[in-house]
Amino acid sequence: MDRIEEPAARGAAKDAGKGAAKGRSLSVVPPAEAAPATSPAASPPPHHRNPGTELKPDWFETIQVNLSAVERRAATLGTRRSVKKEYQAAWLVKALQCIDLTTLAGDDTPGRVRRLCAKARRPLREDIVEALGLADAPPTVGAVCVYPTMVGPAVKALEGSGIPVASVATGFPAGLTPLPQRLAEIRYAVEEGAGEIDIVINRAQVLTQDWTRLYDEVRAMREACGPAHLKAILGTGDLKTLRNVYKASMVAMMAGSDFIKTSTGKEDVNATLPVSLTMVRALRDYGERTGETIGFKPAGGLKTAKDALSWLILMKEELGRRWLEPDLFRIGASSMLADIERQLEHYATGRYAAAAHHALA
Ligand SMILES: O=C[C@H](O)COP(=O)(O)O
Repeated sequence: MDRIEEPAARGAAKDAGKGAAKGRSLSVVPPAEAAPATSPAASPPPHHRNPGTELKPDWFETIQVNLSAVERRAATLGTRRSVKKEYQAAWLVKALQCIDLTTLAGDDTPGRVRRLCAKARRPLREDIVEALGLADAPPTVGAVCVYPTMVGPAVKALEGSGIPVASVATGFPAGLTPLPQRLAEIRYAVEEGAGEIDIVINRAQVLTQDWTRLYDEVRAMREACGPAHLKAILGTGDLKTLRNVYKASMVAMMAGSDFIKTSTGKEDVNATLPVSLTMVRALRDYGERTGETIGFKPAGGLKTAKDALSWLILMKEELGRRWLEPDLFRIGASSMLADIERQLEHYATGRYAAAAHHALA
């Protein structure tokens, strides 16, 4: 495609808020198409790696992005849809299963990482899990995301849980250290046991439209990842235009990224719906050309259950139900889980506990 326009309403999520039960049913397993399945057992196996393609500038060079159409579409996503009651609970459990529970702070310690991992294993209080009818298969988060030197403690703390450890790498967050060091950092994190590597691209290469260098670097990073999945952080707040966001998304996927991710959480502007819409359209276009399914990860500044619902609706509307599973969708967040837990507690008990009663995260 060479233009991003507002599509005709697809109605894919129209079903989301309909027919919610009047009485409080505490099972959050809703009718088939109404909301995402919530049992971890329902998650499909991890999708195969994206082999990438050669660099094909003709797939993106003439792209035009209609900014007002993108903004209009993004604005209506949150308003046209309302997800109520037990459907909302099911969507929130799904969001929780897609969270990359993150700590990326200068004062991270192994102790903090271990506490985060305990929360990743049991993100919801036991009484809430029981009230939701999920005691047989309590949900866990999608992954724990940390700095490379914290991978070791995280891997140890998550042993036997099946929860992967994701490591940022390549001079996060700026990505401006020399390439050999960036590649060595990836190899270090993989050796420590990271199953997923969140690399940052060099934004200067986008701003100077140096697609060959960007492609070659991400290719080399993918090589360095070995079996670990590669998520490419575009740092979209630095990229100036949505056309650049589209182009950088395409080059990252051509170079073999398994996921494209919006932001580091450290830019002035992080995940937004218009940027995310542009990226998922690129992802869809890439899929139509190659048959590959690529994952998407919005990250940075996402804090509320409402944010989670907005992005789940975006995925379902634009890409379909398949992109509501953690192998193709993650939310990178250091402080969203507490609000999701709070909303689920309210659903289950009819009241809110004080925020201090929920573990931070
Ligand atoms: O990759 C994840 C982000 O760094 C998280 O950003 P956040 O701290 O704003 O949630």
